Amino acid sequence: MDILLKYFSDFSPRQLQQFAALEDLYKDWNAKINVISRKDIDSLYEKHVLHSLSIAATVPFPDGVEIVDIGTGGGFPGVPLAIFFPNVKFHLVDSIGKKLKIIEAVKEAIGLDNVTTQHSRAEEIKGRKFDFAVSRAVAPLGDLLRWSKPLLRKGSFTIKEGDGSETVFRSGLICLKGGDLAEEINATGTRPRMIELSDLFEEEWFRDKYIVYV
Ligand SMILES: C[S@@+](CC[C@H](N)C(=O)[O-])C[C@H]1O[C@@H](n2cnc3c(N)ncnc32)[C@H](O)[C@@H]1O
Repeated sequence: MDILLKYFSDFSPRQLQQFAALEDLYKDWNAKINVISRKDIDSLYEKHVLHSLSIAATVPFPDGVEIVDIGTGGGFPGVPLAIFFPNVKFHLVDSIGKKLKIIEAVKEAIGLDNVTTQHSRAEEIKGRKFDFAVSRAVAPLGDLLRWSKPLLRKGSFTIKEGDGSETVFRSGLICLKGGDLAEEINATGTRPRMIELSDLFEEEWFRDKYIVYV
């Protein structure tokens, strides 16, 4: 939990409680339904929660936007982001229904009312549109782009920075990926915005990990 406070200082008491509750909830539920490797569960806050929040450190989602998390598994990055952005709606989708049970239990336990879940393959979701898609460790970028395209409405929003400059964020796919991505990205013919997580977080584990924003 300390590692979150090292990088984020503005949590409300409610957010602090919600983040703190994740450790016991995930440890208990992971023993019943394995969603996090045994090796990684002790680094929940670094490898799962902070990793998910790298998206929050990069894209300040405005209130009211809707986000789909493709292949959310036990709720990453969707659950930490939903705690971070209480006024943003998150729809967490996975093709394996039992994994979503953990999310429903976490949601109930910490009162995460901006989260919905759906048991479906991403490419089979019909009649829903979102402002952004997020995803971690699910599929090659080409597949994620294909699956997310029909789910995304077109749009953009502008954030005024402290120094008066403005940054425009276009609706799109934001995914967490690692390793050598050149071939995977070239195959899509896109030129994503790449954010190196080692520029955000000093821990060794974040080396060679990126946010890919298309
Ligand atoms: C390696 S896990 C990652 C889970 C989570 N995003 C995380 O980082 O902890 C990949 C997940 O993607 C899901 N998945 C794979 N293909 C999918 C698809 N086409 N639609 C929805 N979920 C999918 C799998 O069921 C699995 O839960």
